[in-house]
This record gives sequence, structure tokens and C-alpha cells, in this order.
Amino acid sequence: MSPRKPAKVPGNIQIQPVESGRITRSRKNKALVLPELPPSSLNDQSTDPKSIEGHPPAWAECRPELCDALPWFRAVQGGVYHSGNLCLGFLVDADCGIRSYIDDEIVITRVGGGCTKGADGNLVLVKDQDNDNSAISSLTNSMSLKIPVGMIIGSRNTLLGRKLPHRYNVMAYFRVTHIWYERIGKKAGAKVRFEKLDLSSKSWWAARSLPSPVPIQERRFDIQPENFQCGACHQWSVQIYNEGWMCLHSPCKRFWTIHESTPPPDLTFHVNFLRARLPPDLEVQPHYSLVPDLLSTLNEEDGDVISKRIAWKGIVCPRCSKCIARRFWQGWKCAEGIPFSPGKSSGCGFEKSLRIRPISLRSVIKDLEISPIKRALNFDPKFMVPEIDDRSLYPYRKLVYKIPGVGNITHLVSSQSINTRTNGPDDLFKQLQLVDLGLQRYPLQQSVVVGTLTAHFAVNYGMPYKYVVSVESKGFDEACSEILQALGRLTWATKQAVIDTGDPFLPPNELLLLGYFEDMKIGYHDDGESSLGPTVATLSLGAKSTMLVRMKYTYYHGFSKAKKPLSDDPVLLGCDQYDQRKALKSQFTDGSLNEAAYSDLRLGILKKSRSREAPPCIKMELNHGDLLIMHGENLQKYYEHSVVPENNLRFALTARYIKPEHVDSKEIQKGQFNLSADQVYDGK
Ligand SMILES: O=C(O)CCC(=O)C(=O)O
Repeated sequence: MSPRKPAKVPGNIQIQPVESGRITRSRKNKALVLPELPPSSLNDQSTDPKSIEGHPPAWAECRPELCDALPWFRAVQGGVYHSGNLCLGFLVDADCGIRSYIDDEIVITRVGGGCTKGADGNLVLVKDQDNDNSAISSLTNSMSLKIPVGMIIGSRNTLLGRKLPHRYNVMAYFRVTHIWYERIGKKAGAKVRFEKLDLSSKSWWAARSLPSPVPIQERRFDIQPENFQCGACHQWSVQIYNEGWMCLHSPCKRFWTIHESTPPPDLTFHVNFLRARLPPDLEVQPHYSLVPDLLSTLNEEDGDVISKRIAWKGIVCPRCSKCIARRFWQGWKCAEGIPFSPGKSSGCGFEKSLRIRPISLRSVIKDLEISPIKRALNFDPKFMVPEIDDRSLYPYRKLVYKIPGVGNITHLVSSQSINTRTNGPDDLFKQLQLVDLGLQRYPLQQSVVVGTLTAHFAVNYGMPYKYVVSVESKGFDEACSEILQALGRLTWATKQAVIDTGDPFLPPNELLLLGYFEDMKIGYHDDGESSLGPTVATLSLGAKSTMLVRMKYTYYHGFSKAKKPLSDDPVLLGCDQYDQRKALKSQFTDGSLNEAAYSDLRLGILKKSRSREAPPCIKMELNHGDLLIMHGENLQKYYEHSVVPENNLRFALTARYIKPEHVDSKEIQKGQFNLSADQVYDGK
């Protein structure tokens, strides 16, 4: 029962005008030609596409750069960014959904989530949305707590009907005025209406030909859409469409009906819903800067701040407003976009280099004095336990993890006597910080979000090598002495690890240096390119890190993620459903199963198992000065590894043998080098 006597409306629906807090639509307003917005911005969005008023206060050509520079929009996917259950940023791009609208001061759009891409590339709502959805609840909180939301418009948005200058353009602060539900296809989907916070100035995205907005003091803040109470669920809903009022609460039986009938497909916005503006409210204050100024708060004299997480966030270029990621070890450069996008705005050339002061080992290694004793003494039985040899390569402790038929991993655990020797790991750690090595972050080739950069800096010396990214190589003749000293150590380490296996020793001719700041890492990958020799050796310097090794998904399950069976399943020890798969393979090999039956039975096993990544089988703690050698082509074919440093500065120098027949003849000389006597390493 309605708490108030409902007004009778045609049909048997009962609606009631709001009695308190309602701003009634006056008769006068109905016929009024309002000065606030020109007619072109009401349902008709045709304007001169080329001519917008100004420039966005910040912009980006790719999503990772946008999100890296704007703390209020860290969402690399989806349109809503929320934190602490408050919506802080919102992106309107290609698909705002049915019945959406944008003009110089208003944005009406769907709220993402619960969608999948349809055949036409547009998003289709496949799940009912409700207030439990975190994006919707964060918008609701920002509305009720009066938190302005930063708005971004993407160039794929066609609603505005104007040519936007960049792929992503920061608009302004907006406030959330309404959140409601509509029937979208067969589902209930949330919609939101935003209103620009600052109504006193003309929006930069407004058509240049249009006049400036009406001054605040002359605005009509009394024009508001009408609210009615539903006779069935007693909830209030605003009238959004000309065609009639609807209950906009999705659980209600009268939800999305006009007089108990389905609304017509082509609904048009009610003039008051578009023209309504909230009066200025001192309580609505932005809690963050729309255009952050990271550089002004970064004190380079402040200890190790330059390798901290905040120092490898993006900035908004103070000269041209482009969002720029920290791509260079030395600092930020406002240069070409990521990935390189010819014809796109490429930045103004602004550079900010940080004054790099070497960070002491003491500040990155907590237990500098006692750590050699603690190192690798206790092995977690959840993981493979290595063979331990404290003698043959003394003062190194040698740990060997053997994977039969696959390969082995030799971990040479360093000690204080090794680390403190002249030109040893302590000196190398310090010296590598003093030279400009040309370290950069590169765009990942296989990334869900185009333009995502590696979470580490890299530089390659010697023969060209493509790992998770393609890095240009510098010749060893350009390398500083520290690089060659490391190469000397890695050549020695490679030899020690290979000798025992009886395989030929191929001296490294390439060295990849990775640099890690706080919270950087290298995710699971393999070093298994066809151009590579079977041995990969790494020297760790600085912060302690954890290296994990796991079987690749395809070999762990015998199927790819797309459920394609492995043509020749090696059934590795430790793979999923090992016993059953081994038995089936023997039946197939001895001819008692044909190929089709073998495939079907394997698929049956797969369907019963959980489709998760393999758990790591080897876990190693890599400390300052340690050497790690992976040997065996199959190790890279069947297994993958990741390394996560614990603290804010680490270098990993990895040397490999690149098969010269795979290298362009012009590049071959890059891999040639001669080590001086003090660069050759003797294992002490
Ligand atoms: O940082 C490390 O220790 C590992 C580096 C690595 O996996 C690689 O260079 O492929």
C-alpha cells in the first residue's frame, strides 16, 4: 500500500506526485524556451565536428599511459574507476549503450559490467545489474557523499558529434545526479547521469560556434525533472523520458512499463531531465587534482625516493598536457606514443631527468651481515629440494635442481667474501647505478591492453635478443667495464654448470640487463626462442628476490587454453592427472588406442580437472651476488619462470648464447668481445 493517496493515472497504474522535496514542473517552464542550452544540444547533437572550443587539461594516446598518470583513473579496463568504494573517475568511450547522451554539461550513459561483446562489437548486457555491483555502489556513494568524479572522453565516442583531439581526453569534474535502472535487452542495466561541476565556464569540448554558457546567477536551478512514487513498490523514480513515467526499480513488477505496457523502442529524453542543473554547492569539493603534479612533490634529495613505486608512475607533461609513462631509467620524456603511433600527437619533447644518487646496499638488503648464513639452508618440502654441494665451487654453495629428461637449474649461492672482493657484486651494484646504461621500459608484445609497458627496465648488449619484448641491442664495444665484468662472471658460471652435464659449452655472446625499482617484477615467461642456446645464466645484484618455476599450462594439462590437445603429450612428472595420462599414452603408443580415442579420453580427463595454472614446483631465493644457471632446451620449452624482487633496487644480468645463424650479418659484430684480465672471473 502506498503511504499516500495515489493519484489515478490512465490505465491502472498509480503514480503520485512528490509532495515534499519535489520541484514541480511549472506550466510556465513547459512552454519556455530556455536560454541555458542551445536547441542543438537537446536530443539533436549535430554540430560542426571540427570546431571545439579548447584543449583538454590532460590527454593520452593509449590507455596504460592515461591510467599511469592519473591517480583518479587507474582502471586499464572498464569505464569506472573506484577506490575505497567511491567512484573517482569515469570514461565514456565507444559504447555508452542505448539511450545515452552527451552535451557540453551533461553525460548520460550506461554503467559497465555484466556485458559481453556482441557480433557487431558492441557490448551486450548478459547479466542483470544491481546495487551489489561495485561500480554501481561506488557511483551511488559518490553521489550521496557529494564526491565529484573526473570524466574522460575517448575519441571513439560518437555521441558528442565533435572531433576530439586525442584518443583519451580529460573533460572536467562532474557530479553524479541520478542512478537508475532500465530494461536493456532482456536484462536490467544501470544508467547514470552526470552534471559538470563548474557551470561558470565554457567546456573545452563545446562547439566553438556556440555562445558561452549563461552566467550562474542567471541560471534557472528550479527546473528539475519530476519524481513520482510507484503504486506497486512505493519507490520514487524520476521521469526521464517524454513518452511517460516508469518505475525504475528493477525488482518491481511494474519496472520499465508505461501504464503497464512495454515502452516504445525510441524513447526521447524529457526536456527537464536534460536541462536540470543543481545549484552550486560548497559541499561538493574535488578531493584530488584533475591534473596531478607528481614532479612538484617528488623530492630528489629524499633518500632512495627515485627508485620507489611513486617515482615510476606517469606524469602529465607540464608543457603539452600529455600523460607520459616513466619509460626511461633517467626519468620522463614526452616523446612518441606507446606503441609508436605514426600520425598521432607525439608529445612536445619535454624531459625531466632525475638526479640519480646511488642507493646503498645497506638500504636494500635488511640483513646484510647475517644473510649469507641464512641463505638457502631450509628448503620448503612443498617444492623440489636441490642437491647441495658446498665444496666443488667453494666459496659458492652449489644447489642443483634436476628435472629428469628436461634439464637442470644450478644456483650458486654467493657469500660475503665473494661479494666484497674488488670488482665483485658490491662494487658492481654501486657502479651500475652511476653509469647511464640506457635502461628503458618497453611495450609488451602480447598484452591484453595495448601499450602496456614491462614492469622492469631493460637494456641488451651483444647479439640481438627478443625476450618478452623486442629490445634493440648495443654492441659489446659500447659496453662499460661493469657489463664486461658481469659477462666474465656469467661466462664462468655457464661453464661450471654445463661441464657436469657433458654437453658442449657455448660461451655467451649476449647480455640482457634488467633493472627493478620498488614493486617491479618479471612475470612468468620462458627464454625458449629458437635462436637461443640451451644455457641461460643470471647474476643477481641488490635486493633479494624470489624466483618461481612452473610447468607451462599446455604441458601441465596436455591441452592449450583453447582446449587444443598437444599432438605429442610428453606427460611430464608432476603434470595434472599424471597417472591417467601416462596410462593412456602407453595404450596409444602400443597401438591399443587409436588417435581419436586417445584424444577423446584425454579430453574427458581434462573436463574433470580444474583449468588452473600449474603450481610452482621450484622456489628459489636469489640474493645479492648469486648466480643462477638454467640449462636444457626442454626446460624453456616445458617450463616458465618469474622473478619478483622484495625491495626497491635490483639488477639482473643474464647472459645467453645466441646462434649466429639466426642473426643478421650486420649485427654479428655486436656480440664480439675481449675481456681484460680483471674482467675474466676465477670463481672467487
Ligand atoms: O630477474 C631475473 O633474475 C630474471 C631475468 C629473466 O628471467 C630474464 O632475463 O629472462
